[in-house]
Amino acid sequence: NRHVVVFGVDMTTTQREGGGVCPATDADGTCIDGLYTNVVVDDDGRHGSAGVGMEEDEDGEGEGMRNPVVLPSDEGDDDDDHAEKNGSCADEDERCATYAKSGGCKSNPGYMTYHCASTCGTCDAVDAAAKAAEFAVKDWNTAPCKDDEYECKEWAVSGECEVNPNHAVHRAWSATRRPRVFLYCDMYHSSSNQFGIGQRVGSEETKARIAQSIEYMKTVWTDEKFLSVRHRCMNQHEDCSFWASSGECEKNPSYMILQCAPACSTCEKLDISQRCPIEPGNEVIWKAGDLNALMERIVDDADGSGDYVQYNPTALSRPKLKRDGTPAPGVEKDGPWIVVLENFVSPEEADRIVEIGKAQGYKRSADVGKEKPDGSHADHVSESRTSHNTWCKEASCYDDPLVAPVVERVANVTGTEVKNAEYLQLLQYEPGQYYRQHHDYIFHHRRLPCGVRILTLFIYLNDVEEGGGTRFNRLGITVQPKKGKAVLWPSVKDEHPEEKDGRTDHEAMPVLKGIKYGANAWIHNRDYKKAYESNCQ
Ligand SMILES: O=C(O)CCC(=O)C(=O)O
Ligand SMILES: [Fe+2]
Repeated sequence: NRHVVVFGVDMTTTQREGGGVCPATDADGTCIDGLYTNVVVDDDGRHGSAGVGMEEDEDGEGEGMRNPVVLPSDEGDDDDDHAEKNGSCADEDERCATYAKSGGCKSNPGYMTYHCASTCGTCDAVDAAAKAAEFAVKDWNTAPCKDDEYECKEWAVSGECEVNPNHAVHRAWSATRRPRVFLYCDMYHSSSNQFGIGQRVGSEETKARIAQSIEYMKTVWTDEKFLSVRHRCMNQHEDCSFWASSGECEKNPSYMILQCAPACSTCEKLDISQRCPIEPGNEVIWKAGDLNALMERIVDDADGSGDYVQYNPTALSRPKLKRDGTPAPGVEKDGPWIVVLENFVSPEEADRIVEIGKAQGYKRSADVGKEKPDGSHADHVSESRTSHNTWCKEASCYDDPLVAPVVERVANVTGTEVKNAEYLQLLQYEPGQYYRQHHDYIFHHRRLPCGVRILTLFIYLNDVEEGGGTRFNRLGITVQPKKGKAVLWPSVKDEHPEEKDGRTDHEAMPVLKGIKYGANAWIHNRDYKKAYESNCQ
């Protein structure tokens, strides 16, 4: 009963006419020999199957690692010079007899036990190691080393595996010369099971790419720097190696480097902070003090001389003291900036944005969900947010003659740049719809090239018959929607613009009557647009 491991799927094989084994058949029974890389599993059971370990538990981390493989030791075998020859396995080194005569089975068990198993009488130990190897390989597929947990280093693999299928067992040595992880050499070399879905082999180029991935994955599994990504570095498609060999890693990197990371040798990119580094030149737009400076410019210089007079700015909440140390007139309670700007958009601009939103189609809004294996975050539909939205991220929206000036204005009024802003998020609330108390600051942005959200400028695009106010829960302030009006508030602290200011929690109160249309402009501390283009937001 022979089995073939085809990319982790253990298939009973059919015997072909002429005696050859067909590794797999397609739907109509035609042998597809040669199409896949595979490992023949012999009757003696020495070649275990290596399951594909793609399942992830809810936190995307996989299950905890099982205990490191415990390897057999030859302790107690103090009579190795007279060890009986054991016919059930062969020596691998022709000098075994010589070594054994000078006490090698005992003095150098790490080598002798496995290379001179017959001479030293340790075939059972080799078999046990072989079994351990099966588990090692299985665990290697399915059981990630969690950072700082267990003895990940002991999972080192050997780099000395020769391309010789008769060498059943090879081993890695730790610094202490104790064998640690055993692998079947032939399994290791002829299968790519270890790195996700088995690969279709159509050409020599594809085969070469698989061989290259295997070499690369040895490094991934031994080099510290891959610790956080190695367990999720897997080919997610059977054609990854074929595509990689045809240049797709370069032509189509946004798919390939994540979904075919072993084939593209891009495991490190599964760590979003490595894939999405904050490059030199991508500076923060705000230093300490810039928030207060901006808001004072908007509110206090609008007495007829400033640029902002047309918006009739009002601070519903602000710090008690001005930057020059004088008390802000009439301000009793110290608070974060909440500033209302009248007529921020014209009625024509408001109508046009709503019209584009309707044409695009509003869909149920989602929050930021769980981290995905590639380090980005999934969308999450929840009861805390029942509104519908769409994004102004196509040129047909943001380049519209009535929309482009609004996007520009957001940057000008806030002293930021268009590249720092997310594409406008267009919102629609029907009666009963709301967005419960939340904060717009998103923690994981801190280590991403877009930086954190520093400001929200929320634009009301119509008059709402009843309800639908924006309520700042901790401040007891509610802003009523009014067509063209905007409300501007920070998500961060003046003195630490990377840190969240929890005081600006807010919610969109349920609409009671009519429909509410609005738009969010979220402004980031670094270049958001570039991050967006590179899938790094
Ligand atoms: O609709 C509103 O008034 C506020 C919406 C909001 O806070 C958000 O979308 O983050
Ligand atoms: Fe919000």
